[in-house]
Amino acid sequence: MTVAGVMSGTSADGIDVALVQIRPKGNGLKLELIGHEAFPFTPVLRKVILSAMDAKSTSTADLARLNWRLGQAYVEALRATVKRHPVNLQLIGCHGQTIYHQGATAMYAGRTVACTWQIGEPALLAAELGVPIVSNFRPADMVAGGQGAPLVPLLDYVQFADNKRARVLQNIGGIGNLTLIPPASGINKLIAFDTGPGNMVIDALMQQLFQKSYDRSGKIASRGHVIESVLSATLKHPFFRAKPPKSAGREEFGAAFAERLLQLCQEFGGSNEDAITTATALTADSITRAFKEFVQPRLKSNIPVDYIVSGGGAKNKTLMAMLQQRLEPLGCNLLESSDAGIPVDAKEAMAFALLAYYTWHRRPANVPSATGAKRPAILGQITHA
Ligand SMILES: Nc1ncnc2c1ncn2[C@@H]1O[C@H](COP(=O)(O)OP(=O)(O)OP(=O)(O)O)[C@@H](O)[C@H]1O
Ligand SMILES: CC(=O)N[C@H]1[C@@H]2OC[C@@H](O2)[C@@H](O)[C@@H]1O[C@H](C)C(=O)O
Repeated sequence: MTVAGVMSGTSADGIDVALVQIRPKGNGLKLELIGHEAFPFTPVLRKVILSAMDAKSTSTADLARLNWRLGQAYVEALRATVKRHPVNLQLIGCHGQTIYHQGATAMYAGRTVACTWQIGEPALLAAELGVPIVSNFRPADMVAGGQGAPLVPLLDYVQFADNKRARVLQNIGGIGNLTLIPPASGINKLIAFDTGPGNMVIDALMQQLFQKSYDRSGKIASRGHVIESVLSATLKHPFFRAKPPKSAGREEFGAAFAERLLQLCQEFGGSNEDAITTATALTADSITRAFKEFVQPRLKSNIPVDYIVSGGGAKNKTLMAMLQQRLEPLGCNLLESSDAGIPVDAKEAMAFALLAYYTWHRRPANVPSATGAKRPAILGQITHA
């Protein structure tokens, strides 16, 4: 079956599309990536997405309009992808744009609720592309008692499980998240959770201090110094010590968090470059801490660990060097997912093609040990063309 996966993540940088051929093979599946393309959001669309993610500054009318506008953007991205890689598309899995995510329950209007919301009108995609759409993947996992995230672990397991080596799949998008697959283990032994900010804080500070949407190759970060006292103060955020399963978003590491980090840097007399270097070190340190506290204790000593990085953060050379410096002494072999056959930009989009395939075949696709769900769940809703 030829399936397209469409992802637009918490960085709000744009849309990734992956075209994947999925075939049954033995007891499992074989995935072949036919092509993948990235489509940056226009500055005006990025601006309204970011403001919609900031619950305090948005209106219901804006959200309704954005739902439609994103649907149009996904249609254009899919059309352009299929034009470049002509295929007979049979199914689309579209993650949508997360506007709000609260993975843990809290009191609201006299009851406890957890909630998540991804938008991008699927009816538009189905009508324009003439193919069934699977969307709204996260709620079914939450209803089953999970956090609704992360969902990529299914792909991680299908593609990267190994008999001899432990594999850690670290994605660095807006948020960082990891999946641990111990050697020769079933999918129920896998753990996965968000590690904290990925590029989100770096991006926010780059916009404010350098009027750029991100730190290309980590150039600015390579020019500054880490302000250790600010780093240790920001690492005190309760998210980092919370035990998995856990998920995060702009609610934890958005504009207010970046503002606080900048203020601390300025109080210390740091330069603008130092603020970017310190935010980059925060991502590297929070990933390392997550590995030490929640991953390493689950592994037998002397087991070789491949630490495989994907997402836009893999292109930040300063961040990758910081990770190498911290993770190698802990016995990790740092790689990029491209070294293992999956381009760093394509992994999450491929995952949503696979998740859609599962839903189409009425198969549960959440990984309860990753999301904290009490049971497997068939994810998402299908909109027919
Ligand atoms: N060449 C590059 N150099 C440095 N950083 C880069 C580069 N290209 C992309 N990035 C960073 O990667 C980010 C986008 O990453 P990605 O597309 O993986 O995130 P996402 O899918 O939006 O997020 P999430 O996985 O959290 O949902 C950009 O916002 C930028 O910070
Ligand atoms: C609610 C939400 O959109 N979460 C995203 C986000 O971006 C990264 C991290 O936080 C991860 O938990 C998740 O996305 C990936 C695709 C996942 O579900 O695995």
